[in-house]
Amino acid sequence: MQKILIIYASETGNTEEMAARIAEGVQKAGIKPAVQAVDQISIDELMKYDGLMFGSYTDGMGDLPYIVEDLLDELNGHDLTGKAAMCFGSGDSSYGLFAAAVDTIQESFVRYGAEIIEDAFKVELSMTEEESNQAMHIGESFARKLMNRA
Ligand SMILES: Cc1cc2nc3c(=O)[nH]c(=O)nc-3n(C[C@H](O)[C@H](O)[C@H](O)COP(=O)(O)O)c2cc1C
Repeated sequence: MQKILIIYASETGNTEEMAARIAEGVQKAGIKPAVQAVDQISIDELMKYDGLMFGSYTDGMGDLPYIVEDLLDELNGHDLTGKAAMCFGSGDSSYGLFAAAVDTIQESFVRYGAEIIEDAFKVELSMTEEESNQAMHIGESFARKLMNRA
C-alpha cells in the first residue's frame, strides 16, 4: 500500500483547512493519509512516504515561512527520486507575489528528485466552496495516480 503524507504550515488556518480537505479526498480513494504540521515531522519520518503533499502559506515578500525554509534546507541532500509530490497553499494577492511559497516548495521538490504528479493548487485566503470541492478532488486524484504508479 502506498503511503501518503500531507504536511502543512499554517498560521491562521487557511492552509490547514486545505490540508484537511485534501486528506478527505485521499481517504476517498482508499488511502488513509498522515496529516502533520511541518514542525511535527522529522526528515526520517518524511522519507518513509511515497506521496508527499506539501502545503504552505506565504510570508514576508513572497517568502517561505522560516519553519518551511528550515525543513527544505534539511531535505537538501536527500534523494526524493521515486517519490510523488504536489504542492498547495493559501496566499493573499494584495501582497504582490501571490502564494509564491508554493512555487518555491515545488521547485525544491523537483530539484531533490520528486515527481510532481498533480498541479500546484493556490487559493486566495480561505477556500470558497468550489475550491473546497476542488481540494478534495485533488486529494483523490493524487492518491489514484500514486496507486496506478505502483
Ligand atoms: C507578514 C505577512 C506577509 C505575507 N506575505 C505574503 C506574500 O508575499 N504573498 C502572499 O500571497 N501572501 C502573503 N501573506 C498572506 C498569507 O499567506 C495569507 O494570509 C494566508 O492565507 C495565510 O495562510 P494560513 O491561514 O494557512 O496561515 C502574508 C501575510 C503576512 C502576515
